[in-house]
Amino acid sequence: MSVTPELLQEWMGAARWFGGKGRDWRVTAVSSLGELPARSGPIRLLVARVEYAGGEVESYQVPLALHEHRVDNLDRAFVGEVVEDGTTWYAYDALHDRTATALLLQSLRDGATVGDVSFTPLKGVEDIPADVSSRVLTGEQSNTSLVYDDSAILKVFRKLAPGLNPDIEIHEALLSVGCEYIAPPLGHISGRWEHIPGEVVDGSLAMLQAFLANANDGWGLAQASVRDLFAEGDLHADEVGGDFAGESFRLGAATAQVHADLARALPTGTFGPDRLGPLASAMNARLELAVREVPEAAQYAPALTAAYEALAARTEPVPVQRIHGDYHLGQVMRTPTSWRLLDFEGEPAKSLAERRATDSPVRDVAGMLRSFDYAARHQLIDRPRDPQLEYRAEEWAQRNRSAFCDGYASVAGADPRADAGLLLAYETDKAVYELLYEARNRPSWVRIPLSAIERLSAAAAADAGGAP
Ligand SMILES: Nc1ncnc2c1ncn2[C@@H]1O[C@H](COP(=O)(O)OP(=O)(O)O)[C@@H](O)[C@H]1O
Ligand SMILES: O=P(O)(O)O[C@H]1O[C@H](CO)[C@@H](O[C@H]2O[C@H](CO)[C@@H](O)[C@H](O)[C@H]2O)[C@H](O)[C@H]1O
Repeated sequence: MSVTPELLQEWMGAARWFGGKGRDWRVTAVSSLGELPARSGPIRLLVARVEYAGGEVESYQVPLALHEHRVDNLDRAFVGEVVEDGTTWYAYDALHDRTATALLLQSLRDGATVGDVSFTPLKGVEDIPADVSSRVLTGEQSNTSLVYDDSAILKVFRKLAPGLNPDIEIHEALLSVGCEYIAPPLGHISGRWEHIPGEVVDGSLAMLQAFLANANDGWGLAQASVRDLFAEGDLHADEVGGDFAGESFRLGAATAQVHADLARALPTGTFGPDRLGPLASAMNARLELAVREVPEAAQYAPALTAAYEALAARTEPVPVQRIHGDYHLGQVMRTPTSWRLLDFEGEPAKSLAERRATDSPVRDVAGMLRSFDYAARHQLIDRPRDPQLEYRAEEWAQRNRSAFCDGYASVAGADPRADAGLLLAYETDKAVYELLYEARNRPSWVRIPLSAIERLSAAAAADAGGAP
């Protein structure tokens, strides 16, 4: 008996990275892509096939380390017992087993091929640390990241898709044009597995990149600034110690430079009426879905639909290129010298083809503008209403949104606010996405995107010349 679907089913159901919770699902097959030999026992590079009641299929990466004896300090990563040829093995999540994770890193340094798994270092293999131990980064949901000695980070994709992962594709493309505002990629792992019966596919399994030590994420930094502001409720955002506008300007400039680098490295184009129509329809479909899930939003829908119709009717083409796709303050880190952009995987719910498609860079600008709004308002969620703090929050959001756009314009040469209709449509689409995200994941946060939708619908109505 080797690793069975039943064994994985129970363990995966409790794993934080498993996306199918709450649905009717079953593990129906386990494929072994290869095996790394360790003294303690084999490391199996496995993929589990998950089938849902409606017939949908997903593949999940579940490398296991088999040990002949129970390992006390791996207890929390225990998956179950596996009996093979009369031997009982104790199976653990290999990503928590330091012997296994050291072997993954060594295989990357070696550029090894193990069964159906290829380990590809980028040039400069000396940048890949050797003989270092790893720790699992906590707090993540969809992937599992391993930090090696604070010098490299291996992002192991759990839910796999056939094809090249956009995080790998974009990082390597940006490296090729010398982009400074990323954590440099160091290599990747790819594999071949049977995704559905009879269909063997190739796809990305993991990405190794430099770890940004001594860096802070943008969300944490922005929160600190807002906390300072709220502590001094009678001072303006530019008068308190933690003013963030300089950082927002620099972040805008870094974002514009990354967009310029992406346009140099990967395909670009324009959306004419034939593409703007479907884009506006997709935005409107998301709005309709959100209204079904959050009926309170229905009152704002007519004005927002009108804004999407204006996008569809536009005759001037919209420049498009590869973008980040899920851009917010949690996706950027400030090192002692500059901002760096992380996680180019795109919007998690979209298909791989959609996430690799070209789009307007205004989608990213809109994402970050929404994030400034979140940063300003989220500390007010659990407090009794305080008009003074609400006023300050609005002021902080405006100041930083504006500084970000100024910084963007200083590099791009064009101000994203200049095309107000386009920015409004993308910002609305992001706020609608957030409304769904919050309704499903953090219902107490719904107020943040909902109040943005109210403001955006008033702006849309004013643009259309009607009453808000
Ligand atoms: N290169 C890096 N250096 C330092 N920390 C990183 C790096 N990459 C990711 N992180 C940390 O891990 C978190 C999650 O990374 P991310 O790429 O967004 O993964 P996920 O797609 O699973 O959310 C980031 O918010 C950041 O705190
Ligand atoms: O998991 P990801 O980082 O890919 O992104 C998803 O989760 C984000 C929440 O962590 C969500 O972002 C929203 O909340 C942020 C604050 O927690 C805020 O800064 C963002 O502006 C807001 O969109 C993101 O939308 C979602 O895709």
